[in-house]
Amino acid sequence: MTAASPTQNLNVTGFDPLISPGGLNEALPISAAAAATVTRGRDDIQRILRGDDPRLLAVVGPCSIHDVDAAGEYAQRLAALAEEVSDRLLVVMRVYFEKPRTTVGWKGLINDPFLYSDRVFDMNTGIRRARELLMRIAELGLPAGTEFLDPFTPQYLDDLVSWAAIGARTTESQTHRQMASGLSMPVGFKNATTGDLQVALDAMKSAMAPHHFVGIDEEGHAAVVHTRGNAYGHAILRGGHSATNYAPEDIAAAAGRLVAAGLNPQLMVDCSHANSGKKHTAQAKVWDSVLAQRAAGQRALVGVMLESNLEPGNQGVPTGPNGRPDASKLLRGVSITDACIGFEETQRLLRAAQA
Ligand SMILES: O=C[C@H](O)[C@H](O)COP(=O)(O)O
Ligand SMILES: C=C(OP(=O)(O)O)C(=O)O
Repeated sequence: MTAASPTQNLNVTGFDPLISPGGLNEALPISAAAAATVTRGRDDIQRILRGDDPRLLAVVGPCSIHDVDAAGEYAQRLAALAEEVSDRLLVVMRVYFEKPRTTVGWKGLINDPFLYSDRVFDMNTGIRRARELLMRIAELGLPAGTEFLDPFTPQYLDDLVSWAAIGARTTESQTHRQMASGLSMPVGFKNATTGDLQVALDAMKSAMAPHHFVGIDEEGHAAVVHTRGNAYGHAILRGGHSATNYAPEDIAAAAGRLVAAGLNPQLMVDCSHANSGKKHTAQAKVWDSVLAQRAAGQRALVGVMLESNLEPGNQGVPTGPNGRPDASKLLRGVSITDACIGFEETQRLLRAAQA
């Protein structure tokens, strides 16, 4: 690698070419059926956020996608379940390809689709697999939601996504608020890992405004991006280091803070993460509380999130005979990041939601 200047890139070890957003979209153009699902999903979510649709938005799916075949099977089962409960829930599949790590770890399918094998960090394959899977899910008629972490990723996937999240570790980041201001779908902002909700409120205000920032265009060229602002930001309560934040008094306090800040009091509760102490077996308690609060008339609660997979729990990546992590020994349908509830429990919880 030739450095442009002797004082530049001293800690960069290389650059590899990445397909452009336009190149990927041309290879995998959105189908009419997929576009219809995305548009309907976004419209339905916007209606829920405006209070024009009484259903509860339920973002349900794996903590992370590492096996697209298992994710496709999950999507098929979830699509049937979504149809069954569609009079009371709008089910959106959680399809997370980018993982924000507390320190280091596997950063998701886009970053490293071959899971520590010799073929590491093949992001051209990762982004293609992500787009293929989103297309497959949309063609089932099931809307998808994802966390956008790398600010360039939306250019590759945004057209196939109906709902987006900005995570607890990035809600305070100006880069992510700017990105959210240009996203084509409603965006949920998590409270901080400390439990601080103010960062989500600030993010909603920031993302509502137009921004001008450095990004990439369709051709993958560096560009100045100009955005309109996103009117459909909302807060996600995921608990914090020392406390959960889904109890009736937490919801009332959060809704009050949104109103005081001049924002619409719409809240989603994340049943996982700090609200469950990362124990998948504790997600049902949070889910039940959300349903009970809605039944008691708490209409600020418009959304809920579950981390769910084909099978319950999670697993580490086993080590092969050469001492390296060996993804071929993974159990199918089990999370390799946070523990998830299994599909049977998912069915039971979703079916328990009242109209
Ligand atoms: O949802 C996933 C994790 O909670 C998040 O990526 C942080 O994970 P980590 O603390 O294991 O890095
Ligand atoms: C990383 C996630 O959550 P949080 O940002 O709340 O930690 C997630 O939902 O995958």
